Amino acid sequence: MLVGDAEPGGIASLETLGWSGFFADQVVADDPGCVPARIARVHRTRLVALAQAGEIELELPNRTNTADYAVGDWVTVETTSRMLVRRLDRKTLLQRRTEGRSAQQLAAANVDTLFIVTSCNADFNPARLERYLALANQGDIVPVILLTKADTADDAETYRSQAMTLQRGLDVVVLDARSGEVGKTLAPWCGTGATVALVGSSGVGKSTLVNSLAGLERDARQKTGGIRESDAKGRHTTTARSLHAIEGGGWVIDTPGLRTLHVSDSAEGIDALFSEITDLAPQCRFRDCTHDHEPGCAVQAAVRAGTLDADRLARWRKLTQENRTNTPVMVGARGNKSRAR
Ligand SMILES: Nc1nc2c(ncn2[C@@H]2O[C@H](COP(=O)(O)OP(=O)(O)OP(=O)(O)O)[C@@H](O)[C@H]2O)c(=O)[nH]1
Ligand SMILES: [Zn+2]
Repeated sequence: MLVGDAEPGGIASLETLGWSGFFADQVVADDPGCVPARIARVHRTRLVALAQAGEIELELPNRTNTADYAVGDWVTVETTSRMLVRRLDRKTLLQRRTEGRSAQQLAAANVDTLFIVTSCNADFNPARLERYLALANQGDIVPVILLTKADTADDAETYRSQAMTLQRGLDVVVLDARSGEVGKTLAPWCGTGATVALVGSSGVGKSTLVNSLAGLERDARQKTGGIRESDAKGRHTTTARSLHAIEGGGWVIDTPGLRTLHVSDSAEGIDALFSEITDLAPQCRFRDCTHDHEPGCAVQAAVRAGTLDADRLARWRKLTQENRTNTPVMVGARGNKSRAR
């Protein structure tokens, strides 16, 4: 079967897969005989993509480093050979820094909305949510906070109002991740072609949400969600699917890398997140005011006046410092300048 041929079980249109003018503009003068495909799984030595015709395993040119590709990437593929030709520029990119290494690990590409998942219980932690918000802002991705386990909490609304103070205009959704209503509740962010990703601590309900969105029962997911593969040494491993179709439209990306994101290179994202502090800074006497001990500090004045929460200022300081120590030198703002091939 040629990659370009439609087949039953294929995808209705490229738009359904998330294709848009942003990507189409990049292939206007592209070589004939190529079709676009979207990366669905990244392995150490293999890439699996979804083309309009269905799932394909890509042939890779010599010296391809699969770590340069992220789930959600758009690539062009030569139809007859299934050879990967090139990657298209990314609309958005989420990357993670691996502990003790300076290189970034790509977690997901071309995500429109980041669902930041926490539950209405002790997991709720403003500082951690702010880290995820900074990452989303930095990557030009719309953040939405999902508060799960509303069914087990008497004070779900208290959590909602707390979450809403974390960033201006932030959408916060309170829900039971196991409910049949999840698809309907999250439909505004999951239209045809939309791509969402989930982040959050262990046990907050990410897998449950993916199952609910993809319309899979737990048993069905265990049957279809894990794929047995042999690695280079012939060992059998079960690899989780990473790009799931959402019932009713859209795609949800769920990769192990996304589950352990750290903040780095998020200075602009942090500014957007703490806009009430950023907005006051020009009124400080010193241009490089750290809002700590300086005289004439408008931010400290707001804390004294009770219009700015002192804890929030402390979290801003911690996150800003952490970002400064973590930020590596070479990262593209929109993800197109990352490591050269
Ligand atoms: N009552 C209730 N239970 C939930 C809800 N969301 C998740 N759970 C339960 O919480 C447990 C953990 O949910 P998971 O979906 O596995 O959590 P996860 O975020 O995927 O966890 P990791 O795989 O460790 O990252 C499961 O037993 C779920 O059934 C919810 O909204 N309400
Ligand atoms: Zn100041």
